[in-house]
Amino acid sequence: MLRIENLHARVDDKPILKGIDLTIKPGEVHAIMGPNGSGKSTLSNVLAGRSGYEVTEGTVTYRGRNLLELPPEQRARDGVFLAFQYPVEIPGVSNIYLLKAAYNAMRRHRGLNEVDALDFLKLVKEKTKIVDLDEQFLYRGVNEGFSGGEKKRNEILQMAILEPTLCILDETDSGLDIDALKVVANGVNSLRSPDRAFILVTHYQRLLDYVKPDHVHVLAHGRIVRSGDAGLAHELEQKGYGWIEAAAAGG
Ligand SMILES: Nc1ncnc2c1ncn2[C@@H]1O[C@H](COP(=O)(O)OP(=O)(O)OP(=O)(O)O)[C@@H](O)[C@H]1O
Repeated sequence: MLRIENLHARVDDKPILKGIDLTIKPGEVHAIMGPNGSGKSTLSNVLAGRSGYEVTEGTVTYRGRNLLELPPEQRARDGVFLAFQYPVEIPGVSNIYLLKAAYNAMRRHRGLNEVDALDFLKLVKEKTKIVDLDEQFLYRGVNEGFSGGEKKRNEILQMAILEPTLCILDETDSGLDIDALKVVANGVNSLRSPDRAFILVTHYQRLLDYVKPDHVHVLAHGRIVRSGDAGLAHELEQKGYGWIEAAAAGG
């Protein structure tokens, strides 16, 4: 589904990603961990096509196409979804308006009819239950005045409605209380399917107690320096990152 080869990217002339290789198959969940500043968000943003990043080398192939040549909105319509580390507020645009516009844009792209307001309301009410968000959040400005946890739930609501193919969650678990963490994890688990893949950027093993990853990767200094199974996350929890960084530098 996704093949990243020798990906290099920089921000403001500063090299951040320095040769990422990663292959993700449909149905898989890959966790990406790593020290602060190692490039995890940069990788997520480059895949989603966020502006401000310059890819200087390497390729990204998504479902057989060169992902990097597509504008961000095209990537989104093709099923790439990024749940932001810091979800943005859009005052004056109601949550339900944005959700409906995005949902119908995705349907048009797939050659389907747009849904009307009533049918969409039915769908969205169904999905709010998955994330345990009160319906009043649908009528507020997007993320406007939402608490940190509510914003993260709202990201999962967007994901549940858009049903993307490649879901990238950038620290969606940070700042969540234990109940919200379970809600977010349930949202991810309810969307797991053989034709959908996840990249979970996280600092915490605890998310991975609820969402079992197929692969865990450690990103350090812009490279994946270690990959393993779920056991690697437990090892990191106990030992930190120093030993892997030292081994990578030595090798
Ligand atoms: N717009 C920018 N301008 C300058 N430097 C940037 C910019 N965006 C990212 N960087 C730098 O790129 C490096 C990688 O940042 P990134 O956010 O990808 O790391 P991260 O692994 O997600 O970190 P964290 O775990 O702290 O969220 C950092 O040193 C950061 O300061």
